Amino acid sequence: MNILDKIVADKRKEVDLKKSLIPVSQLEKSVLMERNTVSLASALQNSTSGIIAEHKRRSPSKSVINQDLNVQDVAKGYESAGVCGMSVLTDGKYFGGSLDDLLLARASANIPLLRKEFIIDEYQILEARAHGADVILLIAAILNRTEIKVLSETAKSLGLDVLLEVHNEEELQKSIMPSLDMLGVNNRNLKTFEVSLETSKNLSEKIPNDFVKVSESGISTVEAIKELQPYGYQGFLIGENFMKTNDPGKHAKEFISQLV
Ligand SMILES: O=C(O)c1ccccc1NCC(=O)[C@H](O)[C@H](O)COP(=O)(O)O
Repeated sequence: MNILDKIVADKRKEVDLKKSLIPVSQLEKSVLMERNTVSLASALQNSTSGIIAEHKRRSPSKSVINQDLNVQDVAKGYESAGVCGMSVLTDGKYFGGSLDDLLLARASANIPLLRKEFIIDEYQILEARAHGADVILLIAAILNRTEIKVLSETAKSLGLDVLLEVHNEEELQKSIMPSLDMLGVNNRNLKTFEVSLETSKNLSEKIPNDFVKVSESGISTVEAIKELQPYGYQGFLIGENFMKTNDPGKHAKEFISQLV
């Protein structure tokens, strides 16, 4: 079983359990359901840096990245650095995140927030909205076309942007539809965990111009971003490179200062 299969199998059990404990009616009562969401896609289109900075404590590819920071400080740091948005990993078992992290990031910073999660059920989209997200991630490798359509349309009906992530051309071709805002190319091979910016470069011309292009994973230098920009990428999702430092916001600021 590959890592994504394992994560998804665990996620199905987790979502079933949560649905039995916290009904949809309770999520719908969150005051955050009334909040006006902010578009990450628009923020990226109007930016010269396009940084989406991630809160990531650990991962299957790196085990521990940083367990010493608190999400409020990270969110405030990213906001003052001028990032376009923040990605908050909410998976507990593999990434050490939680929905509380999303809630605390929401309370700490006024920037678009992406719920970074393995979404397989509409319930998780409502959870995202109720905990302050502006954007959800859908991963083409774990969903079929019908599921992508249903989940993305649910997100749009709740005022959320949708970032659809692909690893190859097959995933891209099965996924293209109008209910997506951004197409993310993940540079990490989930079988070997190797990262290669060539994945983003090779897929770029296959992505229709209607979508904001985002390059994800393994971006550790300003030069890498400058290399990807001519391929039409306007968004750059960076996790480990910022989170491995003791001040991710400061590091993000240094990056951005070299891109504006
Ligand atoms: O990061 C992993 O090891 C990983 C393993 C399996 C599924 C997803 C994984 N990462 C999620 C992400 O998409 C990254 O956290 C994000 O793109 C940032 O990547 P990086 O800048 O390389 O930390």
